[in-house]
Amino acid sequence: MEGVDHLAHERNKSEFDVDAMKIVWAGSPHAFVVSDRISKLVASDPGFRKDNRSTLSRKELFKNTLRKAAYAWKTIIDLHLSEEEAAKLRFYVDEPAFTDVHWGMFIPAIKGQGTEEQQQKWLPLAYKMQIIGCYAQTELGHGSNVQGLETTATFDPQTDEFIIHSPTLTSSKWWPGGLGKVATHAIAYALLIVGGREQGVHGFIVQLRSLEDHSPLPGMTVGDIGMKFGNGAYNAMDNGVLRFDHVRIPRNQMLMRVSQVTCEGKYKQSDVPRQLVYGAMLYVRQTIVADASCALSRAVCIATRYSAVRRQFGSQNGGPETQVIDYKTQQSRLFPLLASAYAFRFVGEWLKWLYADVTQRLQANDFSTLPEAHACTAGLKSLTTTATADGIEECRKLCGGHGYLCSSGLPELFAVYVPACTYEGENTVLLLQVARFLMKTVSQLGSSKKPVGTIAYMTRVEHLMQCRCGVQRGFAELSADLVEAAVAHCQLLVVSKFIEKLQQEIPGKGVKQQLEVLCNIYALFLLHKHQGDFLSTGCITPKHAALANDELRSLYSQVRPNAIALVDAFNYTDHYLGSILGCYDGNVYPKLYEAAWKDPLNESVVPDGYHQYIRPLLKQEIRTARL
Ligand SMILES: CC/C=C\C/C=C\C/C=C\C/C=C\CCC(=O)SCCNC(=O)CCNC(=O)[C@H](O)C(C)(C)COP(=O)(O)OP(=O)(O)OC[C@H]1O[C@@H](n2cnc3c(N)ncnc32)[C@H](O)[C@@H]1OP(=O)(O)O
Ligand SMILES: Cc1cc2nc3c(=O)[nH]c(=O)nc-3n(C[C@H](O)[C@H](O)[C@H](O)COP(=O)(O)OP(=O)(O)OC[C@H]3O[C@@H](n4cnc5c(N)ncnc54)[C@H](O)[C@@H]3O)c2cc1C
Repeated sequence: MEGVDHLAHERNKSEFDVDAMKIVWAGSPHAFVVSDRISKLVASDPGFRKDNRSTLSRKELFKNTLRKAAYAWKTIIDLHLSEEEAAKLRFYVDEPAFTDVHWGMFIPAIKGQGTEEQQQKWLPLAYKMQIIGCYAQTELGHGSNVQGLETTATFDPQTDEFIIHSPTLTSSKWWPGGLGKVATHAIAYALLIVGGREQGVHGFIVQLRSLEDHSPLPGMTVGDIGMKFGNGAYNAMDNGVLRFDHVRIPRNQMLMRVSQVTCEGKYKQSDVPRQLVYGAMLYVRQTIVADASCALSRAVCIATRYSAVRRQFGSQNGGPETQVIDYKTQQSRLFPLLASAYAFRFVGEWLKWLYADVTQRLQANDFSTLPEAHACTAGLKSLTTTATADGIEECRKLCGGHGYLCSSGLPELFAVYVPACTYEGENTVLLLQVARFLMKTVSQLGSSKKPVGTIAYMTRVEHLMQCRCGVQRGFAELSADLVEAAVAHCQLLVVSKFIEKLQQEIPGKGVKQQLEVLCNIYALFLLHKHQGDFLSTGCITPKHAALANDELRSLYSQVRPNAIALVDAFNYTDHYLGSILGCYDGNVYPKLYEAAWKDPLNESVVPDGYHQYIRPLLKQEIRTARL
């Protein structure tokens, strides 16, 4: 029945203060208040409705996304929302759109690679959305290999301009979100050519469309690249294709914080690492780690609540069947994902601090922690997105057949999420960057430069020093193994940041105890999953492995009575979850049944096509081919 909490008996089992855990998950009391208020504002506004998305054509979906983006912007202006509240509103609207790239990449790129003057000119326009930006780096022929990009930016000293050109088909910009139909401007990455010399890839602000009638400017061929994976909401994003035909832009539209071109045509590399050109990717990768904890927690919330509702087998003397959450197999698949959601939340908090710290240091021209920041953002982005994509699929499977319904929310969550393993750096390519960082650290062992920070533990691998010779040859040959070492390094990072979180003051009855259980599940699950490596390297004995397995089962039993409360702590509205299986009151079956009849296919009892195709079949009116 409506209004009845079918999960009340589960919530009554909780052994900790859920409201206190909500604040831990949100990050602070202030963050909780903002998040709670904005999520409820979005959920209560029919203008942000999203339950009909799966029935829309791509053009209807896209137009509806434009409407929502404009409505969200009007809401932000009308309610005088702060930047923090506006970001939360875009998050809870939960629709991939050009605004993600405008706010998530275009603006950070100008802030990180633009001069003070360039920031003063372009950021006010972007913040007021008087221009809409995209991040046009990837091309048809190159995405991972940024230095392989083919778009050219040739300086013309006669006119003090750059000529932006797409010399080959493979140099066509391809994938940039927002580019296909909406963006008026791009940060376009191109190979800089000055005085006939190539100077590597740099960023340029290029206007794409008229601010009067939105028509593409002369020399621009631009459009959408077409439908993407599944029927999911990511088709609301106009990932685009763009070709430049000798487009001229003023010299002051090259982002010149890292390097400059003078009006005389002199190329000047300032004394900052050229990698600052990659700065926007560092920023986005750290936001993606926080997004992973959100996406995984959504899937785990749905699967946990449904696992408590679903009963299958196990009836004794006509009594109720067993809740599937009570099966050890269900717990061994679900609870490590619950622990991972919390683990990624805390490592994401730390990574946000690391990024802010390195940004502050860069402003003082202190580049000492940039390599570590790159390795951490690259590695954790790779680790958390792979685990989250796999985790969302596992949550679908944990929900049996109903997990495959769009009304479960899981197919769309998966379809929207999985490109995170590819965009902002393909996950294996990024792990190779971590491996390169680790091997560089090994090569420096024994020197005066001692490993510090997240690699301090490597002082204990001095014996690896002898493998210093032939590093380059070894690297390529052993890259598959080195990628595994990179994953292990990142897993150590996640566990150590979870442990550090537990060393903080954490208020609320039983809250720290629950987090300790989840931290132990996360760590022991990894030890169990990779026990082959731990055994083969002599790190543990078979007895240790058996003890870890026994302890895991015990820990699952400790989580079981708190599972529903632990996912309630995410404080997601039913609107944001978008899932009948994960609805707060657990009243699943009536909602599933009611939702079925809303499908357009059920608008008529006799389906379109019956009279044309089925009736002739049934009535043998179709001449059957001689068998
Ligand atoms: C719908 C979304 C919702 C929410 C998300 C919210 C916001 C985000 C919005 C949208 C997200 C959606 C789409 C994503 C958009 C994109 O995908 S943008 C394009 C992303 N593309 C990439 O990530 C390309 C990946 N490739 C690279 O980064 C580089 O090519 C490379 C690092 C792989 C290689 O670099 P190279 O310069 O060629 O060579 P290298 O020799 O390997 O490196 C030289 C040295 O530089 C160091 N380094 C490399 N990168 C960085 C960096 N970013 N920062 C600092 N340092 C870096 C490297 O470690 C080497 O150092 P050494 O000391 O070893 O020499
Ligand atoms: C949904 C979505 C949104 C996107 N949005 C944007 C955007 O807004 N702006 C933008 O500029 N780009 C965007 N991209 C593009 C994205 O950044 C690239 O697709 C991504 O960087 C991967 O590059 P690639 O496609 O060249 O992959 P590739 O590098 O071609 O990957 C193919 C395979 O080659 C392997 N590989 C590549 N190099 C090596 C190596 N050195 N060693 C070992 N293996 C290797 C990879 O591991 C992978 O298995 C988007 C992509 C998607 C899917």
